[in-house]
Amino acid sequence: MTETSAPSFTEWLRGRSEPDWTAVTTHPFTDALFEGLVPAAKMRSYLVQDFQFVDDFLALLGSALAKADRYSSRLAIAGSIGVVTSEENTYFQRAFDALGVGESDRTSPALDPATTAFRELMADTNARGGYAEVLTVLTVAEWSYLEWAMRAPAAAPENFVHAEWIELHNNHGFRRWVQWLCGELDRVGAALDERARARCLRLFQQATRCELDFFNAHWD
Ligand SMILES: Cc1ncc(CO)c(N)n1
Repeated sequence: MTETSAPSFTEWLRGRSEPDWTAVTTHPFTDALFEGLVPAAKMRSYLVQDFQFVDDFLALLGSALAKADRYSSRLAIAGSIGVVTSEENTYFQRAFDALGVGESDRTSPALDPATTAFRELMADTNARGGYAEVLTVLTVAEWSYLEWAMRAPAAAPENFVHAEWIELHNNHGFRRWVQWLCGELDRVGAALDERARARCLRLFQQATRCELDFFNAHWD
């Protein structure tokens, strides 16, 4: 009989975050996105809110950069900061142009409650968490986005606003980044005591719930 090996820390975190995890990664918003069928008004409100999410997410990446325990980890995190501030940022600007998003909605839109909740979770983790906690929240955001985007069929939707949002989250570099994040959280998690692991689990579950609420806020 073959023995099944113990799940990694990240697999354990994900498994304990069901059914929300699967609800995020198979969300009807993403199915509609694959077909190019998210109505423009919904895509617009989603991206306007997501740009605000990305602001705090970038701050959280900076927090990880500062809190990392070794140079090679800082290099990996810096690479991701490079992507968020270049390819991903220009995508937002081009998408906002295409969707007719005005200046105030780009810089200071009224925040949806789901956006506020997620921003607060990230700000708290940045202020109070150690490297493991920061990695936990980053991992939920990136891994859940990789998982839904990997379900995309080969044929991309015609509209670049839809197509490139998928492509940003299922390309080779993004896959490697998510693999790195999971491996890093497994490494750091192995050194944690039980209380710290429980703190990470709570954060993983909260962040997964935030992801679900975020999609639900732009879908009915
Ligand atoms: C809400 C949300 N979660 C995760 C990502 C990917 O970082 C994103 N762009 N937006």
